[in-house]
Amino acid sequence: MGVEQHHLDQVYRRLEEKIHEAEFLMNDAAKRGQVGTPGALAERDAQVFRAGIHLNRLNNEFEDFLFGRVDLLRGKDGQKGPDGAFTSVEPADDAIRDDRTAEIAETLHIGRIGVLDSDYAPLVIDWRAPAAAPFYRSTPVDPGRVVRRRVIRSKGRKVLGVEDDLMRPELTATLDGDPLAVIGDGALMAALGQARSHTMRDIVSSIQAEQDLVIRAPAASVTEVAGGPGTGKTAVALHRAAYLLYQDRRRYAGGILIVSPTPLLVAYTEGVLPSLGEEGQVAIRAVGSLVDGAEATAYDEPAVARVKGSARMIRVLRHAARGALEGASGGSGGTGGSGGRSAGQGGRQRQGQLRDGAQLAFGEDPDGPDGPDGLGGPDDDEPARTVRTDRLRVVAFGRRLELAEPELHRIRQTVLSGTAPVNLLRPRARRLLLDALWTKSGSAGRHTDPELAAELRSSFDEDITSEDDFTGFLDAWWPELTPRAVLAAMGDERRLGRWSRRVLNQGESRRLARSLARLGPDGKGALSVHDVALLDELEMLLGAPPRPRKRRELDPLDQLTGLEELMPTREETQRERAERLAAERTEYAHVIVDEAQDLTPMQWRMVGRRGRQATWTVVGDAAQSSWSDPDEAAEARDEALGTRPRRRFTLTVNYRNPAEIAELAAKVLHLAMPGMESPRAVRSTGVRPRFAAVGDGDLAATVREEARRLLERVDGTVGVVVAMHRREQAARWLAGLGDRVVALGSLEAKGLEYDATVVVSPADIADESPAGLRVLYVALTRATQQLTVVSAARDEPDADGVPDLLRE
Ligand SMILES: Nc1ncnc2c1ncn2[C@@H]1O[C@H](COP(=O)(O)OP(=O)(O)OP(=O)(O)O)[C@@H](O)[C@H]1O
Repeated sequence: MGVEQHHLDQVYRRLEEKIHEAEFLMNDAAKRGQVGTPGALAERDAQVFRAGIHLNRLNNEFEDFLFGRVDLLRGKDGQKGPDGAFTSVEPADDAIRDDRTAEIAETLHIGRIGVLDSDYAPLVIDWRAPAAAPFYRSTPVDPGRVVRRRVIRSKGRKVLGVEDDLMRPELTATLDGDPLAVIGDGALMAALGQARSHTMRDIVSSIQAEQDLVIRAPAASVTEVAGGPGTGKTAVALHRAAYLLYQDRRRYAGGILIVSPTPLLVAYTEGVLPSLGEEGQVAIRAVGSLVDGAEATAYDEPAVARVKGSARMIRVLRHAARGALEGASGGSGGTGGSGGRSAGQGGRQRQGQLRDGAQLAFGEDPDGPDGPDGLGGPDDDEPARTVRTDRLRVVAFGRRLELAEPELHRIRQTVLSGTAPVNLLRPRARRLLLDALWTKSGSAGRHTDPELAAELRSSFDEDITSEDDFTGFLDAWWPELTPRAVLAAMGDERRLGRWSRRVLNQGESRRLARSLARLGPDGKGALSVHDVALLDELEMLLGAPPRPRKRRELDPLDQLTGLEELMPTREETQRERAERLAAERTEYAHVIVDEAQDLTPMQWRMVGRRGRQATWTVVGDAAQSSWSDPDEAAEARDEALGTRPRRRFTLTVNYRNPAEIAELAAKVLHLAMPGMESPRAVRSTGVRPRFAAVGDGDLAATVREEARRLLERVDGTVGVVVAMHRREQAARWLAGLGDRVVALGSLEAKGLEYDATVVVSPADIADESPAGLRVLYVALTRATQQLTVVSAARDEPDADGVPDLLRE
């Protein structure tokens, strides 16, 4: 341990030097009134420079800046890589003597960021560098040059302990003439046994070989990762983001998007990348927050979610996007909107009474014209006034002209027969209105000279378009539609019935309308997670007004002009940065989808739009899918990922659940996906799952008592997983038990883990949706130590309290 302490001291001394250097550089640049240029620092110096910058944070927030070491035999060749380490993976033929003794030729320390000493010799190798790969890849079966692999536990500047694994136990190796010591009994098990908190830890010191292959897979095209619960898919996805940035920072300056199923999982995983020394360029977003300005957390009931997620919605939305204008046509009043901007007029909000009595306000945007969703909106506060849209009356050249409803209808149909987004068709509609009025005016034949005729026509147009009656009519008759407004319009059962004819059945259409009616007539109500994908689709169908272009995010290492931003004076939080990046970007260079099995076809389309030019990493487990139609989702997924070549990996080891819990969960897997294999659990605790059965009346008291019991038995967190409809109830049951325990709806438990869990009424969870058994499988695989299953009457528990679903 003393050896490692000595090394760590050296590392910190070097980092301090680099901080001083960085400060000097900054001051110097400021003094000379100029700043650095791209490439002013050599790449490797820049790395050390960055290490200096991050030192304080890593030091304060994360326990182990330096976490690993490998002792290596001499390699086949004598070449050194850019990180200063020898490149050969295999030992030289004579590295091992006949009597099975060997000398350690090279020792490398691995850490979160690379640090070079003043001679450019590696003091710490970045965990993502090629030279660090043997630390992760080496196994006793295939050890390569590694003799001893050491995990170092340190806190700040202090080494707390070390754990060694011998990769070549048959060798007697010496280091500088002394025998190689072996300390501790395995770092992985120590890591897995630790209590869980409400945030995920990185696994950088114990990445396993099969995981390392995924993390370091070439970025090209699509990397698909399958694996059961607890195999480290989420962890691997996050480490892969950090790895890709390390590999090709310039390329990924285009941004990496990580799509997560729930805000809870976003919050749970948010700290991992900073702990790996990466803060920028990566946006972790919940699938309900992918459209700017939307922060959807509400869940639809399963029957509604099935409709909203289905690819059939594409057709319904197409009809709605065009049909929404019909609310504005005919009748004695129109549905006014904020349009007019494309016609060069200031937007003016108008409201009108629809013929069927429904009141609607299109074009309204809760955030104003430049609000976060950027979809346009009113830009003045003029009081609403009613405009008739069943006829157009204007005065031109001193004559009164009128277009009646049938003519207006015909013009609208002609314009809508084009394929362009509805909002972008407005200028064409305007032109056709003017043509029709021109014809009506009888002025067309007045001049035979084409030049004079054109002049006349142009002054006619000018005459009309400067009239309030005309612009007002156009705004009301062809308002600029916003996605929210159209979605809200779909809350009208009669209208939605028309738009969904021959696509949805009557029951589906009615349920959908009722759900969307909650958005209210102005569309400002709370969105559900599934609504967000519909908004995104509508944005495409309607055509958004062009957004102001924002400056592209600069990579600090490419552009040292922003040196002061690097200094740890005011650190932007991960969330702030993600939000800023998100506001500036709609497409990314790499997209990582976590829990990919849960994306609905509509969500795949939304995610696909954000990565049209991207490379992808897609991780998931079909057995945990809460989507009811896997074939339909697979089709949408293929469309999003395109024809890019795919590289597939499978993770096989369950690091989360002890064997006792994994065994129980496997019974449900067998029912949900017959023939599918469970991942192999690496450890066992000797504690079997506990069963408690109650009558429905006693459920609250029993769940509370079981949660309390588990809180006494574990140091970390306890999760109580219930069917979605019991979420709020369950939170009340647990009131006063403290913040180590949380209540979760089954769909919210996705990806999370707790020291112990209480799963309440398996049958209730399984019966909640067509994918219920798979959702139950997710619920049963959240605990790292202990599991209690509470059964109610509908679970038909046996004498031992074991519910029907979990018996042999
Ligand atoms: N190599 C490793 N070393 C230490 N811990 C690990 C390792 N791999 C995974 N783990 C731990 O195992 C747990 C499960 O990992 P993770 O959540 O990434 O799995 P998952 O495959 O995404 O699971 P699920 O599909 O259930 O969401 C986490 O606590 C993670 O830190």
